[in-house]
Amino acid sequence: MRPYGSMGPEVAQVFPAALQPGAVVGCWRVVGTLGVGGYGAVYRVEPLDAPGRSFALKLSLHPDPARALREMALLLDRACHPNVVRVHATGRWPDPVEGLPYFVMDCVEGMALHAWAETVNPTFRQVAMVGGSVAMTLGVLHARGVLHRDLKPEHLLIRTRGQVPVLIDFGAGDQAGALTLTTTTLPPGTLHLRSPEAIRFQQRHWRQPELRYPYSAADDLYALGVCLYRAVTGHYPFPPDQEPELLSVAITERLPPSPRDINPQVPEPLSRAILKLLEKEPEQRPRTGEAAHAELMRGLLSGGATAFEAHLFDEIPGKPNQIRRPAWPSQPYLTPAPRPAPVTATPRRFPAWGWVGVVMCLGLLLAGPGTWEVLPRGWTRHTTPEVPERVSALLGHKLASEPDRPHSVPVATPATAAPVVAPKGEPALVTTKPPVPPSPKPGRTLKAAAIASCVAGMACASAPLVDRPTPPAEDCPEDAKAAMNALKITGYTWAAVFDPNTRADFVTVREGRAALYTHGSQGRVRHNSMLTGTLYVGNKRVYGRFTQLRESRTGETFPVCLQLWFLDDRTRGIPRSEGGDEDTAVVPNLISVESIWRFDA
Ligand SMILES: Nc1ncnc2c1ncn2[C@@H]1O[C@H](COP(=O)(O)OP(=O)(O)OP(=O)(O)O)[C@@H](O)[C@H]1O
Repeated sequence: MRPYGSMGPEVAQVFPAALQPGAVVGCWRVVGTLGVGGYGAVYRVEPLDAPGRSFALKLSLHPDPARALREMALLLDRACHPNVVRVHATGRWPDPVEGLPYFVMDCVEGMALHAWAETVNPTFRQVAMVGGSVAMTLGVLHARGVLHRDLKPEHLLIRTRGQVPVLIDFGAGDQAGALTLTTTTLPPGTLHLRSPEAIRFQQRHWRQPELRYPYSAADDLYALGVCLYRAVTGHYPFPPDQEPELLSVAITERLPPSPRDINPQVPEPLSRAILKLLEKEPEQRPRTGEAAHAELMRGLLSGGATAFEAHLFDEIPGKPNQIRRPAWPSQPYLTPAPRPAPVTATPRRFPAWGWVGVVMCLGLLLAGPGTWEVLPRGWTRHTTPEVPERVSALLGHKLASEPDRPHSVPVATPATAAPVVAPKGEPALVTTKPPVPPSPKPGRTLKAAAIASCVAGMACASAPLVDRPTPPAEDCPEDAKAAMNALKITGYTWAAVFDPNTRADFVTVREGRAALYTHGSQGRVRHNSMLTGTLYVGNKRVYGRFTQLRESRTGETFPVCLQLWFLDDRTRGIPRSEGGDEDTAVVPNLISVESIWRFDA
C-alpha cells in the first residue's frame, strides 16, 4: 500500500483526523466531528444524495487497515445486535482501493454513560436497566465468541430516545479464531478498566512478550462493573490519575469502597451487584452476561421501589441541572483485601513444596551445581521491554509492600531478619548447565522449590540455588549522560526508598517494572523524586536499573542511568533478606542508588 502522503498533492494537504465540515468522503459529506480516538476519527456525515440524514463515519487514522477491517467485520457479522451500533457502508478514502479504511454507522444521538449519569441524573432504576441491558448484550456476544475487550464508559453510548445503551468501538474486539491484533501481552485497553487477573498475568509473564493474555468474558464483565461504579458514584473504583504502578497494585490487591460508601443513595442491592462484578477472582463474578443481568435485576426487584426511584446525585440547591458529585474518601482502601489465590509464591505455598524442596535440596547437594537448569530465557533486550504507550503501565511491575496490609510474602521485621550480606568476593549468581526442559518454566519451578525448602529451614543453606543469568552490560545512552550532568548527579551515590509511605524497615519487591523514590536531595534532584526502571531478582541479591527520573518539584522527567548499590560491600545490587521466592524478595526499604555511565553485566 502506498503511504498516505504519496497519494497526490491535494490529499497530502488534508489531515484525516481534522476533516472540516463540507469535506467529502466517498459519497458522504462531513457535517461535524463526533470524536477522535487513538485509532479513528469519527465524523457526523450525511449522504450526498440525502442531505439532512445523520450517520457516523469512522475513518481509520492508520494506514495499516488490520484493526479497522477487523472492527468492520465484527460489526457486520457476529457482533450484530440491537444494542451494538449498526454498520451501513464501508469504503476507503481518498483512494477507493488504497486509501484509509472507513465505515459508516448509525449516529447514536446521546451521551457516553458517565456523561449521561452526570448530565441527565437518571434514577437508579434507569441505571440498573441500562447495566442489565449491557450485561445481556455481552452475554449474547460472548456466546457467539465475540469479546469487546475495550469496554469503558466512552464506548457505552446512551441513546437519548428511550435511554437505550449502544455499544461502540469494537476495534479491540476479538472473536474466536481471529489473528492476534497486538504484539503485546494484553490487548489494547485502558489500565483502570483492566481486570485484576489481566494485570496479574502481565506481572507474571512480562519476560515472555510472546505470550498473549487469554482475555475472557470475565474481563468484559469486570469492565462493566467499573463502568457502572463510575456511573453511580461519579468515580472509578481505582482512580486512574495515580501512578500506573500504584494503580496496578490497587486493582490487584485492594478492595474498592462499596458504591454506597461513596454515594449513600445507591440502593444496597445495586451496590452489591456492582461489587460482585468487581470481584478480584473471575470465578467470584457472575459467570455470564445473563447471570450479571439477573444479579442486577434481582437487586432491582428486591430493592424496594423508592430506593431505585431516587436520582443518582443530589442537585446543587439553587442551581437546577447541576449535580453534586459525591466526594472520594481520603482513605478509600482501609480494609485490606483478603488474600486471593496466590499470584506469586506465598508462604502458604511453601509447606506444600516442603517435600519437593527436600528432594531438590538433596538433589543439589548430591549432584552439585552442574546438573541444574539455568532459567530457559536468557537476558535479551526485551527484558526491559519497549512499552507501547497505551499499555506502558502494565509491564510486570509491582511496588514495594504497603504498610497496612498483608503482602504475598511477609515483610520481615528488623528484629527477626537482618539483611543477609553476601560474602565479599563471592560470585553474585550461580548458573548451571541446562538439561532438557520438561515443563514450560522448569528453572523457575526448581528454584522456587529450592527456596521454599530453604526458607522452611531445611539443610540446604549452603546449596547453590539456580539463578537467572545477570542482565547484559549496557552503555548509558548519551541523552541520559547529558541529563545526569545537567542534574549534577553524575558519579554520586545517594539514598532512596522503595516505599516512602511505610515505616517498615523491610519491604517485599517483585521482579519487573518498579519505582523508587529518592531520599534526600542530590544535585538538582529533590527529595522524593521518582525513579522508574526494572528490578531483577537474583537468589542472593536484587539488582535494579533505573532509567527515568521524575523530579518531584517540577514534575519534569529525565533519562538517567542509576543502579541499586550496596554501600557495605560497594557492590551493585542489594542483598536479599529471608523470604520471597524466585520472583519476589524481601529487601531493606532504605537503599542506595548510584549514577553510572555503564550498566555492568
Ligand atoms: N456511532 C457513533 N455515534 C456517535 N458518536 C460516536 C459513534 N462512534 C463513535 N463516536 C464518538 O467518537 C469517539 C471516538 O470513537 P471510537 O471510540 O470508536 O474511536 P477510537 O479511535 O477507536 O477510540 P479509542 O481511542 O477510544 O479506542 C467516541 O468516544 C464517541 O464519542
